[in-house]
Amino acid sequence: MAKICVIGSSSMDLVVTSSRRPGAGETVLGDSFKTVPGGKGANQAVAAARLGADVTMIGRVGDDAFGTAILNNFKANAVNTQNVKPVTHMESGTAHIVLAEGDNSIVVVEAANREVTPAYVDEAAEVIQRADIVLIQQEIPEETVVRVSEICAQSGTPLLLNPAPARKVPDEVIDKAAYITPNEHEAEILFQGMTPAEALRKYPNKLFITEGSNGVRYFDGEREIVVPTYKVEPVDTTGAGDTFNAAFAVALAEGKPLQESIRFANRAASLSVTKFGAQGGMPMRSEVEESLK
Ligand SMILES: Nc1ncnc2c1ncn2[C@@H]1O[C@H](COP(=O)(O)OP(=O)(O)OP(=O)(O)O)[C@@H](O)[C@H]1O
Ligand SMILES: [K+]
Repeated sequence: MAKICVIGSSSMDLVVTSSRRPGAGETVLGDSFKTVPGGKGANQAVAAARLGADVTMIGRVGDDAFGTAILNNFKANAVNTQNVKPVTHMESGTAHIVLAEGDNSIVVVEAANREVTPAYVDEAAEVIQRADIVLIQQEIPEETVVRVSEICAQSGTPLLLNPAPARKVPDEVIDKAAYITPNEHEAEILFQGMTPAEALRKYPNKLFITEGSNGVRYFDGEREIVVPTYKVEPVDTTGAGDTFNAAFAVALAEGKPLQESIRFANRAASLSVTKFGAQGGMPMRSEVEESLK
């Protein structure tokens, strides 16, 4: 079983639907409210576990009811939570989402996710060193991403950096990462002053730009390759990127060749867009294998 360590955010999404969004100082009546576990780190951990990996999450929750719910959701998805420690006197990360007028407005409160510090990951260094692959995103402090890249480099553990949400990544992290998976918008911010083609050439077999329904683009050392994704009827693309990254990590950790790993990840991600919600659409291993036949 592939051992995957995911380092990142966990949160509770508080989702309200309303026919209209309130302006400043205004109150409107909403139609519905629900809470759903989210956060890019948590989403990717859950996706990897559903795809059959042995997943350990390194993250933090608050000492509130959301923290308990987030931990229960990890357990329900067979994610190891030994390194998801509650922060005392702090709230869990939350995303406050209003779905109205055909678009969303979101306020994110990082809270406990800010406590995924370099010192905190140092305490779990052994988990990182023992993993077949480490998967990280950018909803935690930048200095933590730097520290994880150092631990991975020292122990020779491959690091997959999903540079989302978009922010500039220190050169040392780009150097130390084995795989980097921005979407097109994130790639622009990461490689300012370079065209996508130039960036891909600079990082052969390391930079993989995801292009939504188009698939994934990379440079193999000789030429640019697009691995097309699968045609589906999209219902909700939320979580496509998270599913792609988790599935790519699982396939690589299992030793699958590069193109086969991308195809597996495209297949998993394309299945995820046929269902509502981020985690709601993440497929089980058997579904992916069945649909690859
Ligand atoms: N409409 C689609 N049909 C099939 N596959 C898709 C579709 N949208 C996304 N995917 C798959 O998911 C991968 C990631 O999608 P995308 O490049 O949009 O990333 P993203 O912007 O991080 O996604 P999101 O933020 O919506 O989760 C794609 O490379 C592809 O494999
Ligand atoms: K979805």
